Amino acid sequence: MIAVQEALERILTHTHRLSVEEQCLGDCLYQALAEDIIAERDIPPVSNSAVDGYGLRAEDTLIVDSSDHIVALKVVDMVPAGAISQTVIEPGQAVQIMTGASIPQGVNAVVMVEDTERSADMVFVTKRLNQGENIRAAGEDVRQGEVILKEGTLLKPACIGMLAALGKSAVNVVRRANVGIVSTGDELIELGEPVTDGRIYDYNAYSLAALIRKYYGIPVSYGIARDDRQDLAAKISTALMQSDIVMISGGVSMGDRDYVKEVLVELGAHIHFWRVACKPGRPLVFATWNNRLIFGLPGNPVSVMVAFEEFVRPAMLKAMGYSSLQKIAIWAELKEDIHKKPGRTHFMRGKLKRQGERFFVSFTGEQGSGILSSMVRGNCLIHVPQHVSSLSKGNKVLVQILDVEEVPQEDDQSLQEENIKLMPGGT
Ligand SMILES: Nc1nc2c(c(=O)[nH]1)N[C@H]1C(S)=C(S)[C@@H](COP(=O)(O)OP(=O)(O)OC[C@H]3O[C@@H](n4cnc5c(N)ncnc54)[C@H](O)[C@@H]3O)O[C@H]1N2
Ligand code: MOO
Repeated sequence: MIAVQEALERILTHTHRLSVEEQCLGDCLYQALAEDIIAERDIPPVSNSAVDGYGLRAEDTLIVDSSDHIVALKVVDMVPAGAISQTVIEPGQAVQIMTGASIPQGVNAVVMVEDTERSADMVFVTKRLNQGENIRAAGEDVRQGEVILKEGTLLKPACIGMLAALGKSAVNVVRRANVGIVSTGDELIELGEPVTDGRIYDYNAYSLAALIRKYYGIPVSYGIARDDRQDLAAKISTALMQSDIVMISGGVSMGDRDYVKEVLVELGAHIHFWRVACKPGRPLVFATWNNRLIFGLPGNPVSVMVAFEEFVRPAMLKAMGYSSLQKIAIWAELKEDIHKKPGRTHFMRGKLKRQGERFFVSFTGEQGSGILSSMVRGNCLIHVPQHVSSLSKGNKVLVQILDVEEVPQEDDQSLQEENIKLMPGGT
């Protein structure tokens, strides 16, 4: 049996980056960029107004001060966004201008419409302006020639917006991993089939497919292999021909019908390890075949999910060109004691909460590997190190956040005050 860290290192040693594809902008969210993106133009391309108002010469407003002085300027043009005005303003003149419209020659500041009064072709300015006020300079966001996105960057929404701003409709990215799922077991039935005695639905295939999608891979289910060597070999071979990563759920433990390891060897796969010192997830097989990664995941519904998060997810992300492979982990205070046998790292299902400036974590109840509701109720995995046998309430533990959106923020005085301010009638 090997330690969690060693298992992960062996997996990542055998994980190589997938090939590059050209992907259109609408479909490359969270893919890793496979080229440097150099800006071919300035953004914004021309100096433009940040507000709706009047473009003028700041020096014309010098006489506006706290005593009731206002300045009257003659409006000589109107510039909507998208138009380039040919007007050159002279002292005592202004142009009406919209947000985003290009700045005409002679204008060096824009007064907001709220600080003016209009009468026929005259505008009365009630505010003194500084040079450059409310003007967005050409290239203030991006300069032509600048490397704006580096190879390896993950294309988060802001990057997609930036590529569109630069006029890129498609980019070179590392392709997403095709991940095949093979379920095993005579007790399994497909959704929709009648439940006869002792049968259960193949629900691992669904939680695994959802996890693959969550981390931007492409899941393909190859159905249920019966506890039969030929059926298992046929389904795994098909999955191997069509996938970058193959996950087999179940059939990896000590039972007479746990054939996964034998079948993998018969198919010519190289087995790198079987059994990791963790709970859940101990009977985990990792193998490779022609650069394909194969994970034989323990069949219990919690074990498959935890083993995916800890071992498959980092490999899948590395293959897809990600450089940051670890899940976000934070230190939290235990709300109850923990007792365990030393020897295995435990990943316990927990509920993380923020209270003011502190994070607290409690268990989600019964921790058996078959109790999927412990994952449903939880939002994190509590990492209890291999050699630790007990921890007390109040001790700090490392917690991997599974679902950030599900971490409640309670009793937070500052947020509550903020909410009160935002309520109509609030102070
Ligand atoms: N003698 C030993 N027995 C077991 C050991 C051990 O070390 N020695 N390890 C236990 C642990 S820990 C786990 S985890 C399981 C893993 O066993 P397998 O990977 O062989 O999985 P199965 O026996 O096929 O199934 C286990 C359990 O999970 C249910 N299952 C399987 N596939 C699905 C699916 N697609 N959807 C829903 N549920 C599924 C299955 O019905 C079983 O209840 O072995 C222990 N035994
Ligand atoms: O190690 Mo098993 O994966 O606990 O249920």
